[in-house]
Amino acid sequence: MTALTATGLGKRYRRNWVLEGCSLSVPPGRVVALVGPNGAGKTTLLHLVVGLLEPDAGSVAVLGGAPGEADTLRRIAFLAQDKPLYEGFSVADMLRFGARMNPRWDGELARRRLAELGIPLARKVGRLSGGQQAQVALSVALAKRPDLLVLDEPLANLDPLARHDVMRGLMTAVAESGMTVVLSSHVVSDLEDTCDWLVLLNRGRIQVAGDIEDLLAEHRLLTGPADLADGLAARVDVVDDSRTDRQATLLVRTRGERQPLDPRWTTRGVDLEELVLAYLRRPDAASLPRPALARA
Ligand SMILES: Nc1ncnc2c1ncn2[C@@H]1O[C@H](COP(=O)(O)OP(=O)(O)OP(=O)(O)O)[C@@H](O)[C@H]1O
Repeated sequence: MTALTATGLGKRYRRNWVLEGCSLSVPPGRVVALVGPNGAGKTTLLHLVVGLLEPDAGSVAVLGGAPGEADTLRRIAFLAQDKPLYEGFSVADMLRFGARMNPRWDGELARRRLAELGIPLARKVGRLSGGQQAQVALSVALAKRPDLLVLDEPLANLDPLARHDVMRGLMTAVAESGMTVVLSSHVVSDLEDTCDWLVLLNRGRIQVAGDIEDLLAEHRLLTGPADLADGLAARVDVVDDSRTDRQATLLVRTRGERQPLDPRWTTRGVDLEELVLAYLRRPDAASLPRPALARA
């Protein structure tokens, strides 16, 4: 069973399709980075996943069921972009509220986390720092003991230290529970150490989806004389291509095969940020596991 499956998923507002033909399949236990520029459709996709929106085309299945079903909803925790906290509540009030709303509630987990972080239960949420508020929201989401945790920009507006702390807390929880996590972010470098699955959304379409280790292994950055670039580009899949008069730099997808290269090319691996930026610069390039499905 997959944790998340979308098939030809689409959403429109009036006549404007903001998501189209999105197909993906995420195995359970993965930590998914949902990445894309402003307006790409990340929030829309997450809202479809958690049942806040209905698709206008295709379908989505979550934990084997439909997103809006009561049984599925009990197993999902969603942290919206605008942190769903009540500023006039104390932290303890938030926990009491969570306990009332959630049958699988683990208050002890939330209290232990907050104590470790030094966040006082008696403090009003509105008087906590942005980083502390993010930690309270995450603690509430984790205390729900979800099988799928969906976080929309959990790191927005946090300083680098708070971002690091939130991600570390999240990773500890993932290691302890084995849940599936989907989180959207603009800051790819925050995700590199923690996420193991990438979904790159661009202009409402999924451009790249798959296991990050596999994706990194099959992409290379080649640098060499500009006059050799056209010949090489005819033989390999070029994702991104930048040239000066004398030098060409090509980010290519190798698909596993090892073709002999002219020794004047130097080659190296890419990191996640380079890979994401290369695809974003070329919206027509795609790296999808099953092209037939992706076109559905
Ligand atoms: N309720 C709505 N009515 C009309 N258009 C909408 C609505 N919600 C979103 N959109 C449009 O859908 C597109 C995708 O928006 P969405 O918020 O899903 O993108 P995003 O990738 O999350 O962006 P960001 O990174 O800026 O949060 C945008 O063009 C947005 O203007």
